[in-house]
Amino acid sequence: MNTLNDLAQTISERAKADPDSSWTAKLLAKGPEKCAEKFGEEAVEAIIEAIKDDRDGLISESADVLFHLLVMLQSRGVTLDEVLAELDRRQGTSGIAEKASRPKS
Ligand SMILES: N=c1c2ncn([C@@H]3O[C@H](COP(=O)(O)OP(=O)(O)OP(=O)(O)O)[C@@H](O)[C@H]3O)c2ncn1[C@@H]1O[C@H](COP(=O)(O)O)[C@@H](O)[C@H]1O
Repeated sequence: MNTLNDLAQTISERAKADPDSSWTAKLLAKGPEKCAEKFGEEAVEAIIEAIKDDRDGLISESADVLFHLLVMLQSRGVTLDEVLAELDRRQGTSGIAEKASRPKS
């Protein structure tokens, strides 16, 4: 998890960097909507690699997904720690049991 924490820290620092020298700064300067769009594109590219069963492609695209997820979170002022806290909160609760406990609509 250190890698993700380090990357989140770098992204947070790049928010103040020159968009001409940093991809992160360039993307953040375009606003949260563009960051979200880019995350969506990367997610689709990962989906395609998974469907193709291209292992190396899936690893590479998954790295893009994680990087662009962190940029999207930064663009909306959400920290990685907040997301990890939500995952911690869910630990030990089966997804099946959680779904069954939802109010019926
Ligand atoms: N992990 C990444 C990372 N992953 C992907 N990318 C960049 O994300 C961009 C998007 O890649 P794509 O090829 O999908 O996008 P694109 O160039 O628009 O291509 P198309 O959509 O046109 O095909 C590329 O410029 C990649 O280099 C990243 N850029 C930066 N990082 C990390 O962020 C740090 C800070 O980077 P800078 O902000 O650039 O200093 C780096 O040291 C890395 O640790």
